[in-house]
Amino acid sequence: MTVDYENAARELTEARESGKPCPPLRGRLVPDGDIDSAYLVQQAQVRQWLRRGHRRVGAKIGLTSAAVQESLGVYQPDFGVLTEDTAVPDGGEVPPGRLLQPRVEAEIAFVLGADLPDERITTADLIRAVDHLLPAIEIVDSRIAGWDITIVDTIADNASSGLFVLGTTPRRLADVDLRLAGMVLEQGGDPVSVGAAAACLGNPLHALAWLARTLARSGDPLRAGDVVLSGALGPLVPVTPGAAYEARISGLGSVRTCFAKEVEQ
Ligand SMILES: O=C(O)C/C=C/C(=O)C(=O)O
Repeated sequence: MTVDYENAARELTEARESGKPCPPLRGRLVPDGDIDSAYLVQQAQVRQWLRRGHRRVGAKIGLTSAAVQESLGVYQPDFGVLTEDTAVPDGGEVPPGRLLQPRVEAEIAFVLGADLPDERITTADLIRAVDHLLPAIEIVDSRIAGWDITIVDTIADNASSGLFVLGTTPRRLADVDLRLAGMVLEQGGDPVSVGAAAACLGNPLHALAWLARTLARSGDPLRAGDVVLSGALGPLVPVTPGAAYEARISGLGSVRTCFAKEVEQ
């Protein structure tokens, strides 16, 4: 069976909105396992959201750390689109029923001060383009039942993007040792995920460079004002309903969120 990208996108949106996960899409993409086809499904979904009046505010990079790749059996980075309705204020509560099977992870957010239209970007170009950094919690979620995903399932499902929370104290890139920054993610005060920024492709700037080049090549480049989530700095943690999470990243400060008791797993 082949896949109609718009219908596959609608299936994922329906799962997102009904709270009922759908079966994996793999095996329905042509050719089987084709990453470009999976991004076409993702783009069809994003078009549906934009038609409904949502606003693109940036992008997330995923699958950048060995711990996450290992846990999902997926071994290359991917990306998804962030829209304004998926932003949660620092310290804010995720309302019940908003997500299907949430997991939390700590990340670094890059906020860009310049467009990045050229795929031949250098590290110096990238450093100039980053306006500031923020600590972030990404709440990933899969619309695919049981997180039974391959790379094409997660790409089609907007890289399993759910919600994101940004800290509120901006830091300059020059003031942070991006490779060595340590991270601890706590649940109710207990560490549940620890890591370092180097876990993200060796340096989160490498992840940003990968995305900048990939999107420049696609003709839909990163732009000034975009928020880019780097990818996880440590293992993903399944959400416990009613729990509070705080991520602290050295040099970047902290960011927190909590979940209503009734969140369904
Ligand atoms: O891509 C997935 O399905 C899971 C999400 C992973 C990340 O967002 C990440 O590795 O940072």
